[in-house]
Amino acid sequence: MAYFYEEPSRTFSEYLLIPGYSSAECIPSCVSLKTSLVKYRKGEEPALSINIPMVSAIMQSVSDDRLAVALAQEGGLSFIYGSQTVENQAEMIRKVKRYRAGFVVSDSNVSPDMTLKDVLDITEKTGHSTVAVTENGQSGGKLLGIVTNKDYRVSRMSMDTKVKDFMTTLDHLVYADESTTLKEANDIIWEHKINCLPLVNKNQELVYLVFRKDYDTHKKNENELIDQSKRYMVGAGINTRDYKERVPALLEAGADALCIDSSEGFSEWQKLTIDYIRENYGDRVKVGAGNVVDADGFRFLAEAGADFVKVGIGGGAICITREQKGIGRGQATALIEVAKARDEYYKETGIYVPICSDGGIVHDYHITLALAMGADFVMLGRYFARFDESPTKRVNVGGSYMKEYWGEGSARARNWQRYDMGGDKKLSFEEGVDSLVPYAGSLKDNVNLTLSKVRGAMCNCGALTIPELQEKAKITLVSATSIVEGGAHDVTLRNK
Ligand SMILES: NC(=O)c1ccc[n+]([C@@H]2O[C@H](COP(=O)([O-])OP(=O)(O)OC[C@H]3O[C@@H](n4cnc5c(N)ncnc54)[C@H](O)[C@@H]3O)[C@@H](O)[C@H]2O)c1
Repeated sequence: MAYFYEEPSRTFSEYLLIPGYSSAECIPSCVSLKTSLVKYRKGEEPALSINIPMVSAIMQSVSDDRLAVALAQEGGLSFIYGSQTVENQAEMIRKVKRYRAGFVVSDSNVSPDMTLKDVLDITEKTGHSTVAVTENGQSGGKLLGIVTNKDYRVSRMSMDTKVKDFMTTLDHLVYADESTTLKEANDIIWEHKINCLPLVNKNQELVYLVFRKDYDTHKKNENELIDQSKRYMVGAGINTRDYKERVPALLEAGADALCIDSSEGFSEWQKLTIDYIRENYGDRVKVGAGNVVDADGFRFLAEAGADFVKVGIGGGAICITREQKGIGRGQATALIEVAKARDEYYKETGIYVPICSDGGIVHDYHITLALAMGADFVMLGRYFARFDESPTKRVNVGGSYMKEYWGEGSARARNWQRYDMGGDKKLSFEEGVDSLVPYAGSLKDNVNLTLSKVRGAMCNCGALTIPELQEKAKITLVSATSIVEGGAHDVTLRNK
């Protein structure tokens, strides 16, 4: 007979934290959010930690090299999506590793024969007002000029006007050699009263742009996540099929950690993948596995040698696995059970295996709850998809800016052809949707705001570290009416 759970599975919104005693030292600026990324033995330090408990989801619409850099600057880690060719994924890893703070690879480029309409379309899409004009319209092409909003007047000019007729040409531009340091670039910017300095190589091809406003930001990122060579750290998603080609290429490119990306991790495929990594690289290559939603799944992956275990099936905003296959579990319940299994495993073996709560985070406080319930860090998709740095298009819908966001189980993501579901492709079904999320600005501003709430709540619980929160947190279930009580109620909201 089938096994029946006695309690329903629950979501984060059904829980709240009860404050504990906070001493006078317990203030947000004293909170450390540093957390272990990979397993370690009792009494030892983990080989890899992250400075904030946030990683970005292994998704085409979330984690590319640009988002990875922005998140590493704040202390978190991105897992670059694996639903692309091995070469492309490895190149994204290389880009993060090569990244020099303050040196921007232009994402808004046109050729001289393109039009004002093209310029406006590009600035709308990227949100950047400086457009490089290169011979081939690509970022590494021969630099011919720059277009900014000072070069055109939309009300007076025809949309067909060619870029070459209104751009600021190279002979009127200040530019410098690619070897210029950030400090030197900044001095040139001030000396010439310009906003942007293009850096070119000896063939006059555009390599970087340096912006005046970026200098202060890049001088100091106290929390940034860097490796021993001071390069930003970056993770990569892998799958259980082509790992023999993908893993060596990603490691060669410089990936700091890997994570097997699957909706369902309690499977022999994951063990075979971890076995391959251990046989070929021993313990020095770190690999997370998942996703699981119960103690059995956790133990299987921990025993298979996973460095961390990812928890969550069907809780993602774009995920419809529960509707399509009837597989999944409320995220809070899944996490609570896996955290308990992790603690038991630690007691038994002396090995602490970090767990990552993946999916189901809707409000910032859900992050605090996930940590209090035993997660060491959380993986977020929708959250990061809303920011400037995510890879997707920003679109205007009815006067509001939105960003595209689609699931890895959607037809849109699967189109790159990793999927071989066996037999006729038409028979496969989708486990994710294609959607839009409200555009929310920069990653830095949002992450800082979110984490200030996490730190504040931790202080309310009398905790200055994540392990302390896990030990001290008092968590209560809430009734449906107390959820209503928790929002604004019995008032007429203004500015709505
Ligand atoms: N977390 C979630 O709730 C959730 C839900 C749906 C989809 N997703 C995402 O969608 C993407 C796809 O997930 P998925 O579970 O469909 O991918 P998957 O590749 O893990 O599994 C797809 C199918 O292929 C089979 N398979 C795996 N390795 C194989 C091998 N070597 N040979 C033969 N068959 C093999 C699996 O058993 C499964 O039936 C991932 O990015 C995943 O994270 C996540």
